[in-house]
This record gives sequence, C-alpha cells and structure tokens, in this order.
Amino acid sequence: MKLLEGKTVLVTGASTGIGRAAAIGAAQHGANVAINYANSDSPAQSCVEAIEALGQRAIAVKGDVADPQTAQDFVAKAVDAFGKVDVMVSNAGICPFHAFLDMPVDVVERTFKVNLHGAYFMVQAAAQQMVKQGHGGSIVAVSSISALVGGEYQTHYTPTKAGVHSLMQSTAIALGKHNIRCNSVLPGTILTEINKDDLADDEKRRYMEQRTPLGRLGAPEDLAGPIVFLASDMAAYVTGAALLVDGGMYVNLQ
Ligand SMILES: NC(=O)C1=CN([C@@H]2O[C@H](COP(=O)(O)OP(=O)(O)OC[C@H]3O[C@@H](n4cnc5c(N)ncnc54)[C@H](O)[C@@H]3O)[C@@H](O)[C@H]2O)C=CC1
Ligand SMILES: C[C@H](O)[C@@H]1OC(=O)[C@H](O)[C@@H]1O
Repeated sequence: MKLLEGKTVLVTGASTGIGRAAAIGAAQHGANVAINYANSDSPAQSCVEAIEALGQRAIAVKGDVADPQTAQDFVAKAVDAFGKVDVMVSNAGICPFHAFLDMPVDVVERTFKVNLHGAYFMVQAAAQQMVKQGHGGSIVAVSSISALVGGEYQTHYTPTKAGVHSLMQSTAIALGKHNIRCNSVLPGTILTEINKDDLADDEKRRYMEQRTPLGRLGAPEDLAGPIVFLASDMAAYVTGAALLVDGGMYVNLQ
C-alpha cells in the first residue's frame, strides 16, 4: 500500500543520511519530493535521480536553512513545481562534537541557528502555505534521543534537539485548528556522515552497539518508515507526539 500517493513532500538536508532516506521513502510511497540541500550539488542530484527512478518527480533546491529566507524560497519553489505542500520533513542538522569548557562561541551559534532556527523557519513557511491551501498537512521534525538525554561533547547540540521536540509540541497546538499535524522522530545512534568521525573510535562504537537492545546501530533507512507513517493519513489522529527510533537504546539504563 502506498501511503503518500499524490502528496508533495518537502525534506530539508536531504542529500545525505536520514533526509535522503526519508525523501526516497516518501517517493516509494507515491509522493513527489522537493529536497533542500546545503553543500555540493552531486549528492542532491543523486537523490533526485533515485526518486525519478521510482517514477516520481523531484526537485533539488540549494539553501542554508539557517537563513530564514531559505525556507520561504524552498516552499515557493516546491509550489511552483508541484502546486502544493502536503508534508514538511525538517531534518537538516549539524553536530560538531566539542568539549564544553572551551566551546567556541561561533560553534554554539551556528549549531543553534542551523538546528533550531532552521527548523523553526522551515516549519513556519510550510505551515503558512498549508493554511493558505486549506486542506491540512503534516510536519515531521527530526529531533533526537538527545532531546531526552545529555552528551558530554554535545552541550550545544542537545538543547537544539530538545528545542525541536518542544517546537513540535507547541506547533501541534497552534496548527491543530488547521488540521496540520506536528510530530517528531527521535533517532538513536544512526550511522551517517554526522557521526562518522565520532564512531571511528571502535571502542565507542562497540559500547553504543552493546547499549542497543536490538544489537546494532541504526541505518538511515530505519527512519524512513516512521517518518512516512507520521506524514501519512495512517497517523491522522497523531499530533504532538515524539517517536523514539533507537533500537531500544533509551530504555536500556540498568
Ligand atoms: N545520525 C544520528 O545518529 C542522528 C541524527 N539525528 C539528526 O538527524 C538529522 C540528519 O542527520 P544525519 O542524516 O544523521 O547526518 P547527515 O550529516 O548525513 O545529514 C545532515 C544533512 O543536513 C544538511 N545540512 C547541514 N547544515 C545545513 C544547512 N545549514 N542547511 C541545509 N542543510 C544542511 C547536510 O548537508 C546533510 O545533508 C540531523 O538533524 C541530526 O541532528 C538525530 C539523532 C541521531
Ligand atoms: C550525531 C550523534 O551521533 C547522534 O546525534 C544524536 O542526536 C544522537 O543522540 C547521537 O548522539
């Protein structure tokens, strides 16, 4: 069964990792997809080609989510291409691991701007368009298990993920009257570019694996199903929710 047939899905930071898997997962479920990306063109082009190979339409729009104007441009270009916005997946993020006591100011500010301001303005731009269309919509934000737990080298990052989680709770209330649902996914440790260097340390990687009841770290594709579900009408009565997608890591305390 295709869960997103005829829908237009927007995904930020979609040239790699979880965003790419979400964009392709949406296309597998019948959506046309607009992707935002920040850096080199070729991974974004590869994502567009993967979507087109599934028989769906795709566009790639370059832009830094930290700039509020990027959100307005992304939504406008998606509407130009596909006529509407049904789903926004706010995914773009950075996690430059660094110790707390000598954390550079610019690293803190950039992490806040990309992860939290970026999500805020993307969600707002998508919601403005959905309200104008008048037939509701679904917003899924990629928060993190880090919204719920700390990280020694992530003191600038975990507050942004708690912020994204909180943003979905408040926008669920603000947008419920427009039938726009707002939910977050909370991935555990997923093997992507964002943690390649951190997990190159074999000891740390093995520790994270053995903390995970399902016995392995996640792959980007592990997020595609939960994101597609929350985006779809299968989740028509789900809003303000946060779905851990972590192989059970969060509950494994004792
Ligand atoms: N990999 C993991 O273990 C976890 C990742 N997450 C979150 O998942 C999201 C996706 O990250 P991953 O797929 O893991 O890593 P990734 O590095 O593959 O993906 C992040 C994407 O965001 C894009 N991006 C970064 N800054 C941007 C900007 N200013 N404007 C537009 N795009 C920008 C990057 O180019 C990249 O494509 C992030 O928000 C991250 O915080 C959450 C929990 C766990
Ligand atoms: C990038 C980290 O490996 C990853 O990011 C998160 O949000 C998770 O909690 C992991 O720490």
